Amino acid sequence: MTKIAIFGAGLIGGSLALCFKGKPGFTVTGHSPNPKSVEKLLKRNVVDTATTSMEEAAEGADYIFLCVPVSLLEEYLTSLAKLPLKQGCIITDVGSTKASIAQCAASLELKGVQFIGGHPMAGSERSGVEAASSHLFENAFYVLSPDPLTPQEDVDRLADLIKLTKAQIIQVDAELHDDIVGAISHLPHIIAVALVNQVRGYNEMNPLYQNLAAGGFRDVTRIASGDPKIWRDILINNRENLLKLLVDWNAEVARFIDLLQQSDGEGIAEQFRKASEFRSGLPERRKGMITSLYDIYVDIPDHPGVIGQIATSLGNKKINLSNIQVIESREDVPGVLRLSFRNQEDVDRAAEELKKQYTVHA
Ligand SMILES: NC(=O)c1ccc[n+]([C@@H]2O[C@H](COP(=O)([O-])OP(=O)(O)OC[C@H]3O[C@@H](n4cnc5c(N)ncnc54)[C@H](O)[C@@H]3O)[C@@H](O)[C@H]2O)c1
Ligand SMILES: O=C(O)C(=O)C[C@]1(C(=O)O)C=C[C@@H](O)C=C1
Repeated sequence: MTKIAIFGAGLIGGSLALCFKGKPGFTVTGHSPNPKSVEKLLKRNVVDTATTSMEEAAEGADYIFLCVPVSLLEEYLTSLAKLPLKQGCIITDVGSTKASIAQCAASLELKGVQFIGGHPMAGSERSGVEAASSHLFENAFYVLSPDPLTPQEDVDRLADLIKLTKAQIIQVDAELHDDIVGAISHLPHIIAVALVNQVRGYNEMNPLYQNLAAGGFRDVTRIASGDPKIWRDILINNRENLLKLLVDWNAEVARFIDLLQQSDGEGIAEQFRKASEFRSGLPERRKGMITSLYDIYVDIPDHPGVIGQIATSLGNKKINLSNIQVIESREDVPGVLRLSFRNQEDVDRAAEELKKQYTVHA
């Protein structure tokens, strides 16, 4: 039996546990210092066994995943390094920053045990094991940041295990990782939170702001609902990169101030054109929660029962849906439904069927 120990089975740890649990030859153990959390993990069937004892969880483990908040990673790794771990055990983490934990690992004496930093580039604004899903990592990138001295066979061994999540594995140096995710993940979270708080201030004077906040505001601010403690830790840990990125952000804001002061319409349009061109080049199909590569989008009127009608008409034609998601839903205006299927044939059949009644974007 290959034993996988997960420390901190919340959104990410719980999702990993669900990817591994039940696979032949694997047993998954969850750890939490809190007996109630241990009980919850067992009750929700996320792990095979669970314990409040670090020693018990780590004993005989072939792989250990540290899935606790970033500020606790070094403490956990240091404590584990003092335990009699199984020879050949690989310890990895899922923290949103990689440089500090890599430095910590390099400073420890890990005899017969390897540490390989990791970071799945998938997640959600939700937290806790309640939000965990075995589909979370499908088609997402999963970064591994091994120390250059780590034997490649150990990296390959961990990568082989992680492939069970259906993520795409990529190796990135820890410092470079922090630089890049600062720009594409941490800075956007800061901007989303600052924007929501700016509007929250106006809304205190006039609640109409809240009522009129529509798709645009919701699209750019979903991530402002991220867990405050998780994000406190990430931002503090990556503060040096973020301080530089915020200087650049100020320059972007200043550019718009200037364009508006000059009433430079062509300059503003050029900013939108450049942004749109770059954004449309993003790998759209590699998304986290939605797993299928075969999606169609359907414009739907926002009235009760419409989703049921769509599901029924596909069911009547024996077309299997693998996922369904309301992307946008606003009162009185059409929303967008993302329907996911398992193969192109189902996509084509579903599009043909639904086009009879709805606007479909395949
Ligand atoms: N949220 C995301 O989108 C995302 C994506 C990729 C990586 N990460 C990283 O994954 C890690 C976990 O984040 P998450 O989103 O799963 O958060 P979460 O809150 O859902 O899970 C955190 C887990 O750590 C445990 N924990 C919290 N405080 C603890 C403490 N003081 N002692 C022991 N256990 C404690 C919680 O009980 C929970 O099981 C973080 O390092 C985060 O940076 C998050
Ligand atoms: O989709 C989200 O809600 C996320 O915040 C996921 C997200 C991101 O910023 O892309 C957040 C933190 C991670 O470390 C990796 C992914």
